[in-house]
Amino acid sequence: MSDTPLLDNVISPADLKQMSMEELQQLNEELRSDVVRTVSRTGGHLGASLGVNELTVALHYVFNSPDDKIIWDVGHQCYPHKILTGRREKMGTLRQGGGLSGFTKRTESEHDAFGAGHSSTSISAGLGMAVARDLKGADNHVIAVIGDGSITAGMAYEAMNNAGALDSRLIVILNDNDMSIAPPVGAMSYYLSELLTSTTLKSFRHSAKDIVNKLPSSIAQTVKGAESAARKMVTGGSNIFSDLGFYYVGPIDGHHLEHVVSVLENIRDDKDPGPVLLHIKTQKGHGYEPAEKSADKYHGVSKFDVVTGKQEKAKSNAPSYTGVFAKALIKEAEVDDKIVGITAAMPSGTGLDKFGERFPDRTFDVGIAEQHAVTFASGMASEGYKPFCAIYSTFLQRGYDQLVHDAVLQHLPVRFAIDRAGLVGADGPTHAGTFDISFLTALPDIVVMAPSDEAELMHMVATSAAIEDRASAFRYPRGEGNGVELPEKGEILEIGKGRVVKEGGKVALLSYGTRLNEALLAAEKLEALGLPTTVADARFAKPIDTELTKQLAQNHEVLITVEEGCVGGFGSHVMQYLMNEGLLDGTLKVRCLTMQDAFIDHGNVYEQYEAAGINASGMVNAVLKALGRSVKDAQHA
Ligand SMILES: Cc1ncc(C[n+]2csc(CCOP(=O)(O)OP(=O)(O)O)c2C)c(N)n1
Ligand SMILES: CC(=O)[C@@H](O)[C@H](O)COP(=O)(O)O
Ligand SMILES: [Mg+2]
Repeated sequence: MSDTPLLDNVISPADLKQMSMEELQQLNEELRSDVVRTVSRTGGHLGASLGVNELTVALHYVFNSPDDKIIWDVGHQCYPHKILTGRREKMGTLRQGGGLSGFTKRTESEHDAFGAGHSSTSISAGLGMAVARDLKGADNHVIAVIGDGSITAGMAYEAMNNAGALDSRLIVILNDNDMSIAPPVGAMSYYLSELLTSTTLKSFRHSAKDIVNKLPSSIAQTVKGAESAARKMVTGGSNIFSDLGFYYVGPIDGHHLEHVVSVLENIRDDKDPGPVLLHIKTQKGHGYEPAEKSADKYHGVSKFDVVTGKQEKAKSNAPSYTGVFAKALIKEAEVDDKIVGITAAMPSGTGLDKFGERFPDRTFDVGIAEQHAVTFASGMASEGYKPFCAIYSTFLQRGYDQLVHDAVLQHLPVRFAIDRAGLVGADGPTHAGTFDISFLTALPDIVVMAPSDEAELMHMVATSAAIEDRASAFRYPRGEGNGVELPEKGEILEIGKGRVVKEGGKVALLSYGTRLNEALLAAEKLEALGLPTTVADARFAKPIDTELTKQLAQNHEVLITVEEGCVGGFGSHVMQYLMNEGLLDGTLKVRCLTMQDAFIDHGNVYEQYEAAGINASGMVNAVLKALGRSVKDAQHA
């Protein structure tokens, strides 16, 4: 045991190579403490990172990153990897503007072989890299690390199906901690538990023997191609992975550093072709008691006290949109037994955990399976049920074809409750809800809404519940609402009708979604500059309120649309309507405020909106610019 901290001397993975096992053990402990200490100051995805501490040390000891490609699925467990790959000094900037990303990111380090944030991409990406390597005639290793939650998603099976039929050498490590964000669900999860409990954990000697005894190279040469059955016969094992054509190794204790190192060395040195799957059993939050003992294993934490594990609570002045959605849905479901709630592995994030407590039989967590969630909801809708599919905007991207083909095209009244719409702050571009307005409003025959506050959200839940002849969607942001008074129950809104919130004269601000408050602030500033301003709440992006739009266009000199989404969204629809109706007569100045046409890096969400120019000062600036007045006027107002 060295008295001097070993981690201080690790600048790159090369610094691990000469270490003895004893030193590696010490480094492993130092690394774990470092992760806990850093995340206690920044917040972030702690539990998953702690669970792969040993695996990370072993991978960087055995393999040669960046030549060997290590791919972390989701990327939320990559903090130990970041520390060992030269980013220790910057860990204090994790998830903050200008600082390190909370996920793997190719532009951040050559050791981040593949960027992530969304789950279940690692095996596909790894197989692509492995096949590219073979085509190039190179001999580096490719290792995909995927969790038991992430391996339930369809993409993982598409990739394994492909990999099992190829002779490309790919190492998949299944990090099985029996946790997703919530406890994992579904038959695959039972299957993995069964696989772990029915098989005793193997020591490295046993695992090494398995590897050495498997397909001899000579046989391998003769059974190239679709030889999964042959592989299974030779290895003798049979489980879903070996049936798919992988050499299954394990399960082994993923916290036994020496075993993990030895098994990885064996896998590395084995020259047989084809994919290998190493199954390791780990514990989410391992080695930090407060995490181990908590129900969510400290999946995502705010800043916390290292000694007690107590997390900082953000001061909240108002209920969150998620919480209001859950309450509104429960209210609707109390009087309508056809309402069901569907989540894709995000029960707490979407508020469906609350709905599930009240209606356990009407709540469905389908696992990390957004595509399936949408088609499953469509099936239920076709049988007269009223499914509310609560999915984060960014994850709904996964289910877009299903949304188009299975729900909207068939006029099935699936209700999409789209959470985390707009910028999300620390998670950054992989998680920002940027595109849903555009991709939804491109479709015919769907109702697309966005509330300007929590009360409006309740109305939209009620409106969605009442729409029986087509799909509908409403989007709302991460975080708390405005603290407005909430009605006992939501009211059904007239489809395609917005509302004027404040009458002005010269300028009109037409807001879609929760920028309405900022629009009201902007209006105050503009009035102070002598520009009477009308503020309207669009409520609907599909269909847009043409009457309101026409009236705003005809009675104002400047019309600004505002939305928390990308270019090509609500504003574009307004613009197209105005153009086609001949309402752009040369005197009207229309400007569309959207997010920038760029992926916006992680950071503080208020600063992100500031940078995008979709806050009060951005609106004032846009108006002044349209009128040819100096923006400095605004600063003095
Ligand atoms: C497509 C997609 N859907 C949902 C999520 C949200 N999500 C992030 S991590 C996670 C759980 C992953 O579980 P697992 O792979 O077992 O990793 P662990 O956290 O247990 O280490 C989920 C559902 C996501 N990142 N991507
Ligand atoms: C890694 C991941 O995808 C989730 O943990 C995500 O970070 C959750 O985001 P919220 O905190 O907005 O629920
Ligand atoms: Mg897991």
